[in-house]
Amino acid sequence: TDLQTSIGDFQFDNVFMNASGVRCYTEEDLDALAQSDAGTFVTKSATQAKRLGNPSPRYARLELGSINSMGLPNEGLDYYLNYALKFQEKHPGQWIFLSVAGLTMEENLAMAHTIEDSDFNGLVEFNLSCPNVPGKPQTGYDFDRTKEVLTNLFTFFTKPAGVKLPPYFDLAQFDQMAAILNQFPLQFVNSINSLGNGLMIDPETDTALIKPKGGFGGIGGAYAKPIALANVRAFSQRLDPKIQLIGTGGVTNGRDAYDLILAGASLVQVGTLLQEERPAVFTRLSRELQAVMQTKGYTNLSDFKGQLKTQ
Ligand SMILES: C=Cc1c(C(=O)O)[nH]c(=O)[nH]c1=O
Repeated sequence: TDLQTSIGDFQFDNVFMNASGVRCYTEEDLDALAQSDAGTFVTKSATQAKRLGNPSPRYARLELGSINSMGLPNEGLDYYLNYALKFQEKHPGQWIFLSVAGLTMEENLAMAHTIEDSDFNGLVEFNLSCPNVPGKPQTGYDFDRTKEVLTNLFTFFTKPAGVKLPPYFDLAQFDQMAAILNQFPLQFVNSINSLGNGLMIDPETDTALIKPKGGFGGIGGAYAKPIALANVRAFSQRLDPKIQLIGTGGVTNGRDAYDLILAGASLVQVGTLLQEERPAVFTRLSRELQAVMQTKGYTNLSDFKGQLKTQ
């Protein structure tokens, strides 16, 4: 069975990749992803300047996932762009993703210009859903702002691009967001980012588990699976077929990945599980997904992608 997939003209020999923000901060992190069985990888969402992020403890493992309020720590766009340019020289034909998360419209557009003017030949993920920068609402929950950012972006940006969205919980929101996204030449939509502003408590001390924002942080892992499936499915049903889906959220085994693909995902990103199991997890997930496919008699992803049945 074959796990190869594609986004537009970009071919990948494996459907799995990391979720931005997980084991993708440094060159060593990124090299480890490149050497794993993942089909590609994405860099930590970048701002123009390096950021230290929020005070620790800012990540905690939970019984069924994780909570994080990292606060967008990253080495700055130039660090990741330089890594990408070196990588594509050494690995022609392998396509990677740069993630960008400007704190203002101007910063997003400035970073987009930098990338547009570069020789980067991969795909760009504009993160509209960082839930952990104190005082900054998630762009993805402001439909007018989303439309404004994308309108300004696509007046000049010609490289392959997509957006990372927060989870939505209302069918009218899926309708509204899809109607906006369908107006732009997007290669992909990545659903979902962490479930924003959750809270978990240390039973010993009755204290919030993480320090930033009084303990509020994005929730990932198994908690996120039903929301991720619904968001991928809803956008798959509403978006122009030219806009492909990347499915993120709740992948703990091959069956979870299979379900995201059934819902319409062309690539599957792994966050919390990768944080806890390291890049070798992609070998296990690939094997497990192939086993599920074999039991169904499928030999490649197109045999079942988007084929979710309803009653
Ligand atoms: C880019 C910031 C993000 C962060 C973060 O750096 O706090 N955490 C997430 O779960 N999702 C994000 O998009």
